Amino acid sequence: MIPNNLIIACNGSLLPICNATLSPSCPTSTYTVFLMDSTHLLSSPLEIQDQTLVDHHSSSIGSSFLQNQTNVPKEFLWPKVDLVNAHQELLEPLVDLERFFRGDELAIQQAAKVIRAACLTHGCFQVINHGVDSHLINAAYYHLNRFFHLPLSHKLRARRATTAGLNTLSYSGAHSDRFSSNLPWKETLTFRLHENPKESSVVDLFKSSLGDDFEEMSITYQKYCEGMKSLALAVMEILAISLGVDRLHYKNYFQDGGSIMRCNYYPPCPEPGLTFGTGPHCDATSLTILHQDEVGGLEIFANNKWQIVRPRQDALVINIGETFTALTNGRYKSCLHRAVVNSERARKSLVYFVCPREDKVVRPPEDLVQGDQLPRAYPDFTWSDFLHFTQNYYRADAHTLHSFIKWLSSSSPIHHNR
Ligand SMILES: C=C1C[C@]23C[C@H]1CC[C@H]2[C@]1(C)CCC[C@@](C)(C(=O)O)[C@H]1[C@@H]3C(=O)O
Ligand SMILES: O=C(O)CCC(=O)C(=O)O
Ligand SMILES: [Fe+2]
Repeated sequence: MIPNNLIIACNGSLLPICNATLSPSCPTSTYTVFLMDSTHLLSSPLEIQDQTLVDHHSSSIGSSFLQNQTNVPKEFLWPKVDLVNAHQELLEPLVDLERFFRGDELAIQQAAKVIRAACLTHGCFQVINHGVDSHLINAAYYHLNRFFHLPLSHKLRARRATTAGLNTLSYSGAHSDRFSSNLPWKETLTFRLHENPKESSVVDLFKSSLGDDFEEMSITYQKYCEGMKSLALAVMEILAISLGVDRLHYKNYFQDGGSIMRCNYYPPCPEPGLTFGTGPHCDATSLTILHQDEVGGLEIFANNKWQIVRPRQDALVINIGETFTALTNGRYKSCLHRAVVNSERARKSLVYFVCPREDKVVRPPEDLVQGDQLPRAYPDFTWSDFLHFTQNYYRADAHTLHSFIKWLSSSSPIHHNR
């Protein structure tokens, strides 16, 4: 993970981006931007017309920059092996939660059965009548749009501080501040909701980074996350039933948990077959509740092939994450998924990641561990260690949990006793 520095060439002379002042000497030129690590040029020249598309100090890439490309820059090209197309639509189960909320025991058992089958095979299902108000979802998209259409310099007020990781409100353009190749064709706005109410609220977080104009946006996201949290706890109850463990086991476990909220904005891409909006990965978190807009682009790996999840505006997609896999002693599969881009329309998604309280030990209930027949699949760990691994040592992909466990066993002995 080498952070990039951008340098900019104006009228033939290369300037380190941090020193570049573009004013009088080259007022209306086309700018040529290169991506660099500390010593080497990493990219072929990228032509830009407008210097505001690239931030001089942070090397961030905004959507206007992506939208102005006629080709996919080298840094965004993904390996050919990953770029296989999905042709089929996933017929993943649609679970109607209305009768669950009414306490209809028979309906609950049926839902648990359907969810169990999906989680044993690919780790994904959709829910309808989920209790989150559609106006709230629309309002979240309204503010998402408004945010991503701000000038780059304004979005960068929510720039990710290198040491803060996902701890604060953080805007990222193509993750170009973190990675130098296989860049995703997206911009993201991410914030973490801490379990500890003493940590700053969503409203404080937005207002301190973006200014008072974003109070309404922050209130919308605060409400959105509250709705998601109660849905998450309801789903935890059905998951426990589906696994045959104490019905309240996971609900109690996650009651004091935190979460990560992410808004994704995928600009149109000139060559969508060469890159990804979000590359193939399993979420390291526990449960993901995702809403995608009507454009579509979410794909899931199920039955040995990539399959398309057709967008449904009334549905939320629920993915099992790797921490939940560990909490089921490996019984439930974490969902391998990705987001593709297209050349016509910008795509948006709202993603709520459910996490345990950060110091809580991730350990399956006794019922799911049976001596020699079903030994522990993973050692104990804490969510804070796993999150730290994804933010500082390893770019999350399809093998994050496996790589983390290997890393744990090779690092400090303190970890073995946790
Ligand atoms: C803990 C997390 C790391 C990522 C955000 C959450 C859950 C999913 C992870 C991610 C989306 C997986 C693909 C790579 C990644 C870098 C991305 O493209 O955004 C991942 C997130 C991240 O580290 O920011
Ligand atoms: O945008 C999408 O549909 C998927 C996003 C995703 O997988 C993520 O943010 O973890
Ligand atoms: Fe994901």
